[in-house]
Amino acid sequence: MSSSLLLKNIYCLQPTFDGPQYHGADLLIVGNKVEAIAPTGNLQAIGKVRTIDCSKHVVIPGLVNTHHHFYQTLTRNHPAVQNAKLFDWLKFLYEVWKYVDEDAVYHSSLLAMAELMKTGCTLTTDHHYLYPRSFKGDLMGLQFEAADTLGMRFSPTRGSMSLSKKDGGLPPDSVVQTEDEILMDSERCIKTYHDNAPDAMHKIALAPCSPFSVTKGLMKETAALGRKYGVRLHTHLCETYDEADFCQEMYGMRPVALMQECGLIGEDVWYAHGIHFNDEELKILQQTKTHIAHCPSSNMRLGSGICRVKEMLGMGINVAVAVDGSASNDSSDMLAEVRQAMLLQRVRYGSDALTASQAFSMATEGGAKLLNFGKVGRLEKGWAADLAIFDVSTLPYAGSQSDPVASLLFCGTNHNTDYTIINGKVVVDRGQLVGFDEQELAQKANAISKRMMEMAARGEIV
Ligand SMILES: Nc1nc2[nH]c(O)nc2c(=O)[nH]1
Repeated sequence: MSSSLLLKNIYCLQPTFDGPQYHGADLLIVGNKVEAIAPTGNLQAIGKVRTIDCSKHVVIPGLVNTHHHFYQTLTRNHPAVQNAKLFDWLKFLYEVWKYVDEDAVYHSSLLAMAELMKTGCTLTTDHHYLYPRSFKGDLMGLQFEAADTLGMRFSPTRGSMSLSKKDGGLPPDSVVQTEDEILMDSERCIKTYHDNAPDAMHKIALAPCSPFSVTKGLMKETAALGRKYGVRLHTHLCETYDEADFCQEMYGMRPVALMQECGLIGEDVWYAHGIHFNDEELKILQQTKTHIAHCPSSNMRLGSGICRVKEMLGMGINVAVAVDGSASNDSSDMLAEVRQAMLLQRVRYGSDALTASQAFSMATEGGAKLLNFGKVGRLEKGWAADLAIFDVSTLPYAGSQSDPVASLLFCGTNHNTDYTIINGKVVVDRGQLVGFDEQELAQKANAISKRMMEMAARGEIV
């Protein structure tokens, strides 16, 4: 018999961001799915059931993170590039990242996902595009192992870089692979790990890194491979003016035209950042139904610009939210990112640019749609039991309870959940990751980070 979870007497429940809020509701989870919502409470469960008193809590669908680089958690806040723009930041950090090994991949994945889960995220992707020459193991396997250890719903991308400095690209030789290596491993990853179910715990996507780090040929072949197997495709696009200049000089066209030529555009494609689109390019995104992962903190941190989210949403373009890699954020605080998304639009378009409800909708249903999870992102009967549960009875929320859900974005300095539920399991329980030593992980991550910095300082050959 499936075990059940009964959330009782919920202070404020927002099952979807296009529907009503309930006060005093009960929500029943059976197995890994939402079974029932009783708006006025009095729901009874039979059999083996854990009951959680939610009388101080706001309950919302779990947040979805649509772009990250987990390994960068080990090189965040590096003083040499705290004030650098993207290309200078990358050129410096490639020389540290080339020391990423199996231990670094596994522990940075644990660290990033732990932070995400503690701040309300229940489904995440990752974009690991960096494969140092010395790395021989099953990188994606390590990431899935970390996700399964924590209980996170996970859809990583098999990233890639093939265009090094000697061929006119940005990264050094030490972190790129040949196109044959990339395509072979991409196919292996799809066959080994991809699950097409609308509420799968594991999916994958393919992600050539960016116009200045992969060849046109690899972009075309990756798009064809992804379509052969029906997996999503992803890349960085229109993040900086430097990228647009690169595309003009190398290919004689703008980034979006390059994507069109490579077939890397469409309903099964999402771009990270998407800041510098012109009006015509926005129409192309609209017509092709291409999705955008908006990364406000990173865009501010690197001084890249402000994404035209308000206009995109007005045109029906699906825009989701993402924390981006931890070296340009420099955290994986998902709730904070939704707040940043809401606020940054106001800098560009004024105080009514984006509501709290719109920002949450982008970060739940919008993200699930982008990642192709058809039964994730809403709390409805038969949908995935992924929930973020915040205690708003604490000091940072005091005085804000005229709108409890919006208070999560407008107020609060502690963005941690009291409970996070993924696939029907409580994975954060009274603020703590279940079955996991957070202190030990922090110490391990610091030790690996220190080792990488020391190797970089010595200029060790990989
Ligand atoms: N914000 C980031 N942009 C990128 N472009 C690229 O090629 N790599 C990155 C990255 O790691 N972060």
